[in-house]
Amino acid sequence: MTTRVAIVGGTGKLGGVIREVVEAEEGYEVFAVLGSRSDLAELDGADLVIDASTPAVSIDVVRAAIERGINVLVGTSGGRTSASPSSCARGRCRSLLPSIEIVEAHRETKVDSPSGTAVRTAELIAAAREEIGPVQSPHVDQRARGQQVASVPIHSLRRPGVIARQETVLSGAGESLSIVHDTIDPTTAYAPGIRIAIAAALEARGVVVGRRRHQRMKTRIAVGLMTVLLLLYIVLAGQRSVVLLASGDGVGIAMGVALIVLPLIALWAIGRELWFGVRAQKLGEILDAEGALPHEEVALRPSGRATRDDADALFPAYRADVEQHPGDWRAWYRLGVAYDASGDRRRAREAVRTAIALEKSDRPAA
Ligand SMILES: NC(=O)C1=CN([C@@H]2O[C@H](COP(=O)(O)OP(=O)(O)OC[C@H]3O[C@@H](n4cnc5c(N)ncnc54)[C@H](OP(=O)(O)O)[C@@H]3O)[C@@H](O)[C@H]2O)C=CC1
Ligand SMILES: O=C(O)C1=N[C@H](C(=O)O)C[C@H](O)C1
Repeated sequence: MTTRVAIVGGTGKLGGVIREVVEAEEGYEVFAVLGSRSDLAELDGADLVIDASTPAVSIDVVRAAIERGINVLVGTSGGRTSASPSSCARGRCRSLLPSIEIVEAHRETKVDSPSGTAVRTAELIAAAREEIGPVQSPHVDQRARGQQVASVPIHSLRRPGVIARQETVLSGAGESLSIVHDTIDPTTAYAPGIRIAIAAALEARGVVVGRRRHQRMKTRIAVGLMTVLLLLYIVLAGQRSVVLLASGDGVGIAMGVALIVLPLIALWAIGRELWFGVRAQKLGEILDAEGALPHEEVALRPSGRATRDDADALFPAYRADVEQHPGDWRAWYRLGVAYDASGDRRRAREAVRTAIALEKSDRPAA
């Protein structure tokens, strides 16, 4: 079946790149290209809407797609949930370099400031610093100190001839680290991300910023449902067990004990799973915020999982990393991600369990 894609803003610069990607992608076709003079009724009949328009229009596009029951992928920045990629790698240096500022530059015709990428970077920095608090930026009450997003000052330059540039400056006592991202050729730079986003957008449910979250949500709902059912079972079995224990009959007492012990074991197992899920998610978020998750470009199956060949090709590097650094939880976690990408759930869990144990032992005793 072919996925019919409607591109709002398809006459613009990013829209042009998206059109090229969709046209070249097997199983997809450009169904409609909308510009400033188009009517959103042209979305009727599309399977997927991609928005690459302007912040003022974007929310109407999202609304129109939702009304029609069509999934929508938003590339437009300047809204409250822009999904631009972050180009800032953070990490252990964060506590050594307490001051962080972002300087971004775009063409003079860009309508939204600060850029969506800068906003997202600031939000991710803030999330990564949850435990150590906001960045230290003096005198931010003065307008010339930029716009603060999640405590990070952002300075926006609008200059002819610039495509997109972002510099994240981390400073500490007597030193500074700058991470600069330059877009040189938009088609080459954006096409891989657009491909990944299109594949994920069809399956997404609810609002997803970035990738993967809808998968976590499904898992959480399933585990939550199982726990509720089990609790219900324990209450019912508990009542029955009390009756059996009170019967005074040997067989009855044995059955009463079994009736209550077995669900308690199951409850313990679910608790263990929940703990695993919470810790795995937390470590994943730390690595994500550090830009240290596996980042190789891989071909995706419709499920969003990497193809077998590409996933297998990832292994040697991550396995070697674990062999070189057997005590490094980050290396183990990345190996777990590589196993998961290839569909080997058992090994993925083992590797992530090792990562969780190592991370715990790394933590200073309270
Ligand atoms: N997430 C990312 O990595 C990236 C995001 N972007 C973002 O994508 C967005 C578009 O950027 P860019 O392509 O450079 O901008 P352009 O100015 O080149 O394109 C804007 C598009 O929006 C259309 N448009 C304007 N008003 C309306 C309207 N009322 N209804 C429907 N369509 C409308 C324009 O149509 P017309 O041609 O008729 O004027 C045009 O197709 C921006 O928010 C930008 O920040 C861009 C690059 C990368
Ligand atoms: O050209 C633009 O406009 C861009 N906007 C994005 C943003 O606001 O984050 C970033 C992209 O690289 C170019």
